[in-house]
Amino acid sequence: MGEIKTIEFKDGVLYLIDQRKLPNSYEIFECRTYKDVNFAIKDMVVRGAPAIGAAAAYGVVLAAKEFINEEKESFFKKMEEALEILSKSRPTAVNLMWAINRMKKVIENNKELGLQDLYELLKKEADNIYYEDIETNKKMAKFGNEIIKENAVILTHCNTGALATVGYGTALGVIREAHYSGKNIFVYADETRPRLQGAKLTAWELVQEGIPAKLIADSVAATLIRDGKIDVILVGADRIALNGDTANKIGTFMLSAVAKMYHVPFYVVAPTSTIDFNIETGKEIVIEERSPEEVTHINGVRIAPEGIEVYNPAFDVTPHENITGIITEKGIIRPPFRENILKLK
Ligand SMILES: CSC[C@@H](O)[C@@H](O)C(=O)COP(=O)(O)O
Repeated sequence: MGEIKTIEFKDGVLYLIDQRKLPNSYEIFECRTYKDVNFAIKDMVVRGAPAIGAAAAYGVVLAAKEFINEEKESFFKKMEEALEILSKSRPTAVNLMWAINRMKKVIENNKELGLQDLYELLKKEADNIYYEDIETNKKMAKFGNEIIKENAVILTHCNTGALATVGYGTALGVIREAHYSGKNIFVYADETRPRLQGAKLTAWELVQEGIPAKLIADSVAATLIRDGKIDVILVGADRIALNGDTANKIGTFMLSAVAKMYHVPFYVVAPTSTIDFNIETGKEIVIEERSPEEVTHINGVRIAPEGIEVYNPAFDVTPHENITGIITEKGIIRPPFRENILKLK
């Protein structure tokens, strides 16, 4: 299999690898309207903070295409509605709002243009978001590779690879880079209950790339860390507060706590578009709660009894004290995080 094209916009259609179906089947999900994109993000056809942002940007392009024959006033009203709907498709990853805001700015700054010209500008901005993401990931991977030692054993959580981004990946991008640069690394990938992004998606990417790895149940990680079997932990992020508190896939906090206990370096790998400069601490981050079926069922098969109640937060917040450094495309941010994050603004 060649390059993984998580997202592709061609001839007015957005094509997404259907991540709900991997690894058992490789299917492409077609979005022809912005509401298709809204569905794809909500239902996690496409997921991972940077991938959601890029998909939403093309959702705005699709909306403009749908409304291009409207009177201008009606066009802008309908676009506003589309932007609002897309921005609410998932609540935690700030990359979504960041991408929508970039698209919004293009509309606001070009209201005097004809709608065809405005459409072209929106398409161009979505393409910019798309290509910048790949560049950003490659830069992060280079910075990240500096902290990976020869023979390093790396633990990672959820899926932060090409599937979670436009290409290459964040934490998994660093792992790719270390592997390509000839380091003899070994990866432990957590399965990442309840949706199993580690077992289904990260394991799939690791196998595609031929990176030496083992899949583990989430509950194995603490023992490996305690027994000195892990040299470094690399995770992604969905939203980073000014003080460095980081929202990421549920289970990340627990890993960080054990890592701190046993002095294992714990790095977050994320583009600066994942930093929310409007919030001081992780307390302000909205944590998405998803459907009970994600916990009571596996692959559509019920594993828990009828009648049991479920609590299913999709993310948790890792306190900044547990984080060794945040690897961005502008370099590695180290404590004091607030001071050093503000320098990036
Ligand atoms: C580049 S990936 C960073 C995060 O988005 C990733 O770790 C994660 O938590 C994804 O969650 P998901 O619910 O699968 O969208």
